[in-house]
Amino acid sequence: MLATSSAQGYLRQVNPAWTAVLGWSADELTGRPFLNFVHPDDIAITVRETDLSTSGQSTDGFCNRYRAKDGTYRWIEWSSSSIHNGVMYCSGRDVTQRKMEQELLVAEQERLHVTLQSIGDGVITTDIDGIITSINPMGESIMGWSATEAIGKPIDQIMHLVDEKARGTVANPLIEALRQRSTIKRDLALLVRRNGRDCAITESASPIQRADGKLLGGVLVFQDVTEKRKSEAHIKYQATHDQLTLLLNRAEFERVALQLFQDARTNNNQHCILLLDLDAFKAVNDQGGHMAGDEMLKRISSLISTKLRVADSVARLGGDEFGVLLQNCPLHIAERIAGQLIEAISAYRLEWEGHTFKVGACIGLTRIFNESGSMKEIIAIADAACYRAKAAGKNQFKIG
Ligand SMILES: Nc1nc2c(ncn2[C@@H]2O[C@H](COP(=O)(O)OP(=O)(O)OP(=O)(O)O)[C@@H](O)[C@H]2O)c(=O)[nH]1
Repeated sequence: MLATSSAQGYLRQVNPAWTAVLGWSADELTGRPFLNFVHPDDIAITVRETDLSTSGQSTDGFCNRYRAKDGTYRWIEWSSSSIHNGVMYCSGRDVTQRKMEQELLVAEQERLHVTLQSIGDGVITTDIDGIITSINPMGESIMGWSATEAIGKPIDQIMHLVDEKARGTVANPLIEALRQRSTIKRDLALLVRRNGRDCAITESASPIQRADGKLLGGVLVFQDVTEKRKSEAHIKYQATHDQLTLLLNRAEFERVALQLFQDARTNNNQHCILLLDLDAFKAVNDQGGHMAGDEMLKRISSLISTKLRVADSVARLGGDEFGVLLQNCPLHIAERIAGQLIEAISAYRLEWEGHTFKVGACIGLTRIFNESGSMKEIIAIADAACYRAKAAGKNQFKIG
């Protein structure tokens, strides 16, 4: 677009490109101040640029908006203007499309920036060598490092991840994702924060690649799931434990028993099961009240637990019945343990509101080995043995 104007800013001549771009005919433009066509927001800057130009300074790359005949505005970029004998010479071109694309890009970047600032996930980006290039506020808060401190450092140095169980250092998934050029998701690592405290996180790391496959860097998205893990663990504990005694409950006991049963079948190992029923427990309730009975159940539970190895399991199956699973235990050892349990329980005295209470115990004992029938049959055998012990005069065990 070429034009001449007077020093006062009146258009004198315009070439056909003006009509093509703005829709005005040459007659509609000439003789009128060009500022009449400039977008109101661009008038001040246009006046300034015009002053620069008339004083002989370059205005290359200056853009302003001109009103087209249909009422819309077009962006014009001015590449040169000069003044000669009171006549200003200008040349420009329509850059509306480019401007719109730039605005879209800026809006997109702004949206992305706002999203990253406000989302509840930690987001870290790195270059292809795993050097941090950005970290959002949630990432700063989870890790305890500010963006200014973290940017420019290797991600390994800032983000110390350890294995939840063994606590050995684990490789950062982002480094793996960059190496493998694929997304890596993990949810078992612990992040050791800057202050040394652990935080359970889930992570998803992906390489950032251009459409042609060229690697540009990586992005790691992670969440602090410490509270979620705690509540999951709490729910699991509630579902598998007896609330009064905190021993395993019946369902969990049966699950562990089944595991041992399968192990005996597959690996030819031998385990033992003990079903224990307190003797004369009802009297504690009747004479001391239900709370005394509860206390007795809790104390007996601890007593049983102290007599077992860590690998063994003890459960309250209901009322005053308990179950014990002795892992990898030959029968003669199980007999000895059954005898010790009976001895310890019958020797125990509960002091409650000035009264002393005692109970006894009967145990039915049997093996879980490769020739055992079903788990149901094994329990029935132990149950019947316990019944026989009761019938034989209490405070004793029988083998089934
Ligand atoms: N305090 C308390 N008592 C319970 C609980 N669950 C069951 N019981 C009571 O435990 C008693 C169990 O009954 P029994 O096994 O027949 O009582 P026992 O006196 O030990 O009988 P024997 O086994 O024949 O010696 C009943 O009185 C139940 O009410 C509980 O959670 N707390």
